[in-house]
Amino acid sequence: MKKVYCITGIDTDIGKTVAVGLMARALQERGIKVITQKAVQTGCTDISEDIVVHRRLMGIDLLDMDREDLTCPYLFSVPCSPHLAATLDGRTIDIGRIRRATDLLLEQFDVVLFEGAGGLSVPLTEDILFIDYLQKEQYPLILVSGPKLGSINHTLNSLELARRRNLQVAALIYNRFIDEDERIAVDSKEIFKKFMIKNGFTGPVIDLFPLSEYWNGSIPFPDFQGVFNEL
Ligand SMILES: Nc1ncnc2c1ncn2[C@@H]1O[C@H](COP(=O)(O)OP(=O)(O)OP(=O)(O)O)[C@@H](O)[C@H]1O
Ligand SMILES: C[C@H](N)[C@H](N)CCCCCC(=O)O
Ligand SMILES: [Mg+2]
Repeated sequence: MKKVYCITGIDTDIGKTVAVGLMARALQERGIKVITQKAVQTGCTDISEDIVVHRRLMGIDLLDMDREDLTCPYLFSVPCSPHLAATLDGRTIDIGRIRRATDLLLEQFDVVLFEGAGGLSVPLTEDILFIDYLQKEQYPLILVSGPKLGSINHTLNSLELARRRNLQVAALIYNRFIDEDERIAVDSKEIFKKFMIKNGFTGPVIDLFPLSEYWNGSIPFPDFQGVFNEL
């Protein structure tokens, strides 16, 4: 079965790229033909820096399709929202081009892990928000959040938006990389779990730890059990 999952986050720099790389690694280990895609990369002119991190975490070299524009159809030089980055580079974003790139990837792979830029309400153009694109495509979401102060508000708003747009939330990734008072970290995670259930999202809440702990062998790489049940 061919499937696209969108890995989104409550904000920029929350750990989407790290989560995508680790998920692709886990699916690869299960023998699933998986590829990652970045919808739009801003603040970069050569190869998408998020794709480079995905490949490193997957333990593979850059692919030809990474050097072409398939795994990241839009690259813009200024590190800002896609709509503004496109304007500043004198270009426009055609969402059809993003969709066609995903379709081409699906011809070769069974699963595409599709990473957004920033959060759900980031504009792709003056008129189209990223959530509008996701609603049209009906991709299940995997939301990356964490214990950082301010995340309760951002996370509940993101989950609420997903529900209003009739999008499935397959999992919430709780990125423990961001250090926070343990009482806050425990409480926020409970709030997220309860709010997911209240909104009919039955997927798991999965902890992510600092990458160094996986690399040095103190904990095993995550297998994301329960996230990709449909595969
Ligand atoms: N679990 C983690 N272990 C180690 N480093 C992490 C972890 N999570 C995030 N980071 C670091 O935090 C920074 C931001 O993470 P990341 O690039 O994954 O964010 P993002 O949500 O993909 O941002 P963007 O919106 O730009 O795509 C990076 O330097 C990344 O290496
Ligand atoms: C450059 C940055 N790291 C992201 N790729 C783009 C984040 C856009 C966020 C826009 C916003 O929500 O204000
Ligand atoms: Mg990223």
